[in-house]
Amino acid sequence: MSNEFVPAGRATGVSTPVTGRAAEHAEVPHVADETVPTAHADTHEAQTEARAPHAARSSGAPLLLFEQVSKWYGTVLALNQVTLELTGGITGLVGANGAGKSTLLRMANGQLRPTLGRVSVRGVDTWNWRARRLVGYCPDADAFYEEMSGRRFVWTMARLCGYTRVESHRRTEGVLARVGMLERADRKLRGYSKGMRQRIKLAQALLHEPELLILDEPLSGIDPIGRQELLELFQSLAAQGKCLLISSHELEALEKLTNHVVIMARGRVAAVGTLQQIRDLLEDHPVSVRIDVENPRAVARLLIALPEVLAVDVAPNMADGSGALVVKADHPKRFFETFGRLAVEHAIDVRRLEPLDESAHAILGYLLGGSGKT
Ligand SMILES: Nc1ncnc2c1ncn2[C@@H]1O[C@H](COP(=O)(O)OP(=O)(O)OP(=O)(O)O)[C@@H](O)[C@H]1O
Repeated sequence: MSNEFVPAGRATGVSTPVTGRAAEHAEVPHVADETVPTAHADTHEAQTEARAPHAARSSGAPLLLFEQVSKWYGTVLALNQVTLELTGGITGLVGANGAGKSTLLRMANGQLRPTLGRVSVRGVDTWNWRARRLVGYCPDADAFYEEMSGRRFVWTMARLCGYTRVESHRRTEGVLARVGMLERADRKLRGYSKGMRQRIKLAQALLHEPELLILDEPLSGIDPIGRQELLELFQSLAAQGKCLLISSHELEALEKLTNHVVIMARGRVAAVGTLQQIRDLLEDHPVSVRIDVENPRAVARLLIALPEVLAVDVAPNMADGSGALVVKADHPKRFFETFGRLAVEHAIDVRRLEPLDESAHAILGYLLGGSGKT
């Protein structure tokens, strides 16, 4: 975990968590008709269901733990020595494109193994089938059979989990009710709105009653009303005792949902904590910023007079006299606000402005309301 800001401590397609070893041999159901069966479980399936295990749940180990985890895709370092612990509630995972959010979530779900380090759920490695039973996963991409109804799709996913036909039906109705889709579940998936599709993905993730729900970009492309409804649904799931790990590009959306956020930047965890803690830490942490301007010496004289500015280095390097300033400032938020005003008042031609500390860059991007993109 990096580093300066962080207090110490603390896949494509939908998931098909199995319910036990027997489920590895579960029959793939016939899906041609839309009728969801309600009767006759065979004995073997019923026994499989009866064994639906909860052994790992009683463990006192953290719900989700990343220990010094790195992940390489060929030559691309997607996660860099990430250490992270979740114990409950809702956690928001924010970061720019390519920050490593999906990689982290897919590891938490057991779809990817780390190159280095360990990822565990209640003390069990996440690619172990015992751990998978504790995790429900909503991927960012849709991978639906569009001709199926929502109800049929969720029931099929339950069957793929290894539940009996009867149990699959019972669980399907239960999760459809929880996500508010009972009335709309017989419509074909291809006619669903994005919000409804998200609810169906959530329903399949809830089938096996996981402790931890992982949601990859669930708010992306959802209109404001649908978004508000989803936020309320996430809150109600948390109130029912689920731990939610939700990724998003938008801190503002997550801010309505939770105070506990993890900010990622270039494969590292740049900050963890409540938003207020992160803001406080940031305010206490001086930043170095490179500013390219037309007349660096004149701008340096203006900047050095600001109370937030600790030092200014001038490096004129262009033939036209323009150049770079490296400014060290504390109270970064205040510094950026003041500098913005100065730039307007003095018509400063700012050609480039770049925090030199990448963790600060990402965090500032979010706290100042931008995307944090680099
Ligand atoms: N299968 C892959 N092969 C090679 N590189 C990959 C692969 N998947 C991801 N990456 C790279 O790993 C880094 C992290 O990607 P990841 O998808 O985890 O980020 P992200 O924060 O989820 O981004 P986005 O918000 O765009 O989905 C990026 O540089 C990405 O290009």
